[in-house]
Amino acid sequence: TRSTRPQRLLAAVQKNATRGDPRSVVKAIDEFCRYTEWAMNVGDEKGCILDSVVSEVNPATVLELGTYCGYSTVRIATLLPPDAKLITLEFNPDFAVIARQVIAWAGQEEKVHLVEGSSGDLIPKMKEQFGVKSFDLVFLDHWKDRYLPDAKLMEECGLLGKGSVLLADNVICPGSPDYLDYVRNSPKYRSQYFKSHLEYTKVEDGLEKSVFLG
Ligand SMILES: O=C(NCCNC(=O)c1cc(-c2ccc(F)cc2)cc(O)c1O)c1cc(O)ncn1
Ligand SMILES: [Mg+2]
Repeated sequence: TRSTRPQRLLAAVQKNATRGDPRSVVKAIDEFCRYTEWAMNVGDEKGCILDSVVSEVNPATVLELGTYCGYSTVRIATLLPPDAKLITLEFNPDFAVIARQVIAWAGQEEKVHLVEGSSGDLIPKMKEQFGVKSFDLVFLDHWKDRYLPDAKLMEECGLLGKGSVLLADNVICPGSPDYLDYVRNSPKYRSQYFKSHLEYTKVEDGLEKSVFLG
């Protein structure tokens, strides 16, 4: 039967990237998605904004919601110190299978803990199962209608501390209007929009960075 898009993306990584070289993995995925087949990675343009926020926060613990093929997982992990931890949640087992291999090809397995399941089920288990006190950075890139309920869930579970940063992809396209309204109007957050484009296209999109004020 026909291969899936994530399988074709992985094949491009294994063909064009150097094992253990995360930058070459990121480059191979971006070239594949720009010139061969579009895929919903955060991409190179928004990826640079992601990199700058990760470097600024310099997080010890990161939560990523929505792994997909592991592109942003690799970008984030590459910028973390060796003792930092990145937990990434993926609901779709077919995506998870590919992401594990992309993360391994990039040599980032040590810092990354990929957990399969729904964010709604897993977030309440973060403290007990992973010994997480709070997350310094959360990258939201999963189902757009889960951004708001999961942000509220993280608040309720005490997973956000003063200064914790939420960085959300796709706040314009496909869009997450209820989440945007919440973080921009809640006294609990200071929010900032980074205008960009939908990965590999000229369509407007952007990242919303929201600092939890406690
Ligand atoms: O998280 C799961 N999917 C990816 C979420 N991400 C997106 O949907 C997403 C979509 C787009 C996008 C934009 C324009 C367009 F025309 C089509 C798609 C871009 C992005 O940058 C995303 O991040 C998922 C899957 C599943 O089967 N079960 C549980 N969860
Ligand atoms: Mg996205």
